[in-house]
Amino acid sequence: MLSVEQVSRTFNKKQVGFSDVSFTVKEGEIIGILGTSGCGKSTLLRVLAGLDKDYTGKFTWEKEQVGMMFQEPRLMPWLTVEQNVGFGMKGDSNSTIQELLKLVGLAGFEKLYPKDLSGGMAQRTALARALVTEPKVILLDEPFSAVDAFTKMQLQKLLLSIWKQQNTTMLLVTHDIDEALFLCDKIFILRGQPGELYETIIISEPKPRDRGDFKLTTRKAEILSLLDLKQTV
Ligand SMILES: Nc1ncnc2c1ncn2[C@@H]1O[C@H](COP(=O)(O)OP(=O)(O)OP(=O)(O)O)[C@@H](O)[C@H]1O
Repeated sequence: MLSVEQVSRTFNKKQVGFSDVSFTVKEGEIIGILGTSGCGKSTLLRVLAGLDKDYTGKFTWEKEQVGMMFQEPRLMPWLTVEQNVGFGMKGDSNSTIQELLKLVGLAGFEKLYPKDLSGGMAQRTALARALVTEPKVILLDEPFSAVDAFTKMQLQKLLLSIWKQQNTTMLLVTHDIDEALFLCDKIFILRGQPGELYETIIISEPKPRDRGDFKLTTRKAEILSLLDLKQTV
């Protein structure tokens, strides 16, 4: 599905960005990209999305249809929810849009404008928009970091239900270790500046997972150590 070989992107020859990253992603996998602030996670996602062409190395997508979702919803304020989701679509896409809005729990809210949406509803709209072209892959850059903890958990479950229905491959940049443990099959740990792929964690527990599962707690401790964040008292 995706093969990344020794890809680097640094800025102005300074020691920022990410360097020499290689990995592969299989169809239907949910991949987490975790790392401390500034290690190049968003830059990596932008390169893989084709939004930043100034990289070295090579990557190949087997299927090119890629959707993207960002930390903030980036909706157009003068368009309704359904118009935002369908923006740029050609032909009669109304039934697809209505189906998607149902899928993300926004049926009945089609005619609202962004100013009338809660943060969670706005992110649901953004998710529907990312899915409207029926992408095989979605790239998510900290998609739930701006919503409250309960909405975040609902949206994570929503992402899983979409994955279950459509077998969408997902690459998720996150700061949230619990989110990565709940959703991901593999977690790439980036470290350093420029960031390098330091470790790959495989989570083989079947999804959906129990957030309180002690096996996940053990993995969390492992990840905290890898990120150098484990407190010693
Ligand atoms: N256009 C740019 N020009 C110069 N430096 C940049 C540019 N974009 C990003 N950087 C630098 O590259 C590094 C990686 O940035 P990036 O946003 O990818 O990190 P990140 O891991 O996603 O961070 P965060 O978790 O804080 O969002 C940072 O030090 C950042 O300042």
